[in-house]
Amino acid sequence: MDDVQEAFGAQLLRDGHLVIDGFLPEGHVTQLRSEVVACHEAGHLHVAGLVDSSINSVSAAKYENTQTRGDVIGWFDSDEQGWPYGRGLHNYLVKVGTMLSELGAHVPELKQITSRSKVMVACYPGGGARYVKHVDNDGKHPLCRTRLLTGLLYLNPEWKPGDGGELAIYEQSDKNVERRVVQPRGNRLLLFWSDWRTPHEVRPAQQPRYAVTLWFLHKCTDLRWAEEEELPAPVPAPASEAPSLDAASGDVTGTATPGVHTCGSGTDTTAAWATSPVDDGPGDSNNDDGKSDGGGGTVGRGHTGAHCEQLVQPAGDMVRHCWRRLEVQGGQLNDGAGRWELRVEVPGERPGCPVLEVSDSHVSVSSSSGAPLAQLPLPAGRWEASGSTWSRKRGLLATTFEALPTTPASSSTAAAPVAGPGDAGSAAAAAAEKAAAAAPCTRGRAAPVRHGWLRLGDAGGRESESAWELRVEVPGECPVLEVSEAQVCVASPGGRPLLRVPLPRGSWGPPANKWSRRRGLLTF
Ligand SMILES: O=C(O)CCC(=O)C(=O)O
Ligand SMILES: [Fe+2]
Repeated sequence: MDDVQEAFGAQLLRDGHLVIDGFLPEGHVTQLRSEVVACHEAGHLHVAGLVDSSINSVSAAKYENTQTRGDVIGWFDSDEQGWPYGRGLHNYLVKVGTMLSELGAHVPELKQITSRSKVMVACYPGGGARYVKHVDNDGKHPLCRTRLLTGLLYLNPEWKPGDGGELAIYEQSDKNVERRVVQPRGNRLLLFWSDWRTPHEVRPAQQPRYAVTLWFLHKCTDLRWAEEEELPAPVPAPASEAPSLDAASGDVTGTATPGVHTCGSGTDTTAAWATSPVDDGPGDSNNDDGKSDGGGGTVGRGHTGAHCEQLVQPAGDMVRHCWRRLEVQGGQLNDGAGRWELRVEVPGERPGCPVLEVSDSHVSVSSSSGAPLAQLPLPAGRWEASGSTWSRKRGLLATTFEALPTTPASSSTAAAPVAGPGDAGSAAAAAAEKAAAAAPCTRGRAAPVRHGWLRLGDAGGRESESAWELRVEVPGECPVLEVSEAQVCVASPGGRPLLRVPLPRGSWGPPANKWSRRRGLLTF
């Protein structure tokens, strides 16, 4: 059995897609098809809409364009209320979920999956209904950008050539070159990466064509966006520069505020966290297991027809974090080595207090049910966690880190978080900070320049300590990057400084960059 999984995994790794015929036992697939047909006949599938970069609200996505996509769809939960047609759908979800978790042993990227979308049931009614070339996750739309893997089960036992409705996959490097054409035969499972790796289209269907579609989602645990809303606090590690996830809280001192439960404190805080009483709220655990019905939050409700509406998790499905430098002594910011606050925002309604584990180089964040949520690098130097507060209402854990005395060499590195090449001294750091304060972009609220670090897997499948991708989102024209030893400077094409991102300590290989007008991509 493991050999079979290994072969499937190898196929997905090699081709970026995987076709498995006869996925369900015969009786199960017949049952599921009759449930889907019953759902259609009951009038619960509707003309589909699109969410793309030109649409920025779910309601706007209700527009219908049957030239672009001609299917009728519905979004469903698999429980008896959400899907009253039988248990076939539930059984399929269990099977595909199990298969994916087993496949994760061979395809490390699949380990990023933390939940899935609702089920999209689709019928292309024939008469040439199609879906033009697209990717399911273009990296831009917040409703779709957590899609990692698309899973389709085709339910057309009578399908024959001439019926049309084939799914054509194109080369990622050239969307005009066909890579594979998949016939939508009954009981065929198709998996493919949802992002730019898999441009695809549904060719005109001449006969009714049924499929059940799922998107397996990741939480972007390593992708940290930093809104440049205020003067950034320089962070000497690949961590965001945003001052706050929740600017309204104003709570930067690390002391408890009304509604905030202390989650771990005392001198041996590492140990205190590891064993700290966890304030579990109802509904905490299910969102972490990758098999729960993802989505279903309030945001998308009532907007049937939007392609991605159900993907909005109750509190957004990103585990966001930011580092914030705390004020010390008379309101002065000290240099980068002082006190920092790490804020981690855990999605989900009334989530349980996350658990932190602090090592020399990382903070690992797990949900109260033990699911890993994020691994955040600590700035260079030695750090001790000195207090922590947990707001269950906001799903926000704020932890203060204090710099411990270091050797002169490492302390100078830690103290020069934004210095340019060779600028390790505090005067240079102060000058750099002054320059940052003067840069108009760092204050601009109108057009925030966002950036995030994404940790990449390495060839051996283990998460790499050294391969990071920096993503910079700049409104307007393609920005210019300048990489020095210590930082990446992002400027507008006219040379206006937009953002300075400190590089982690160490030496970084020459960046391989890919730019698009809307998305900057720089890989180290
Ligand atoms: O049904 C299919 O084969 C694919 C449909 C599709 O591409 C989509 O819904 O995004
Ligand atoms: Fe698609």
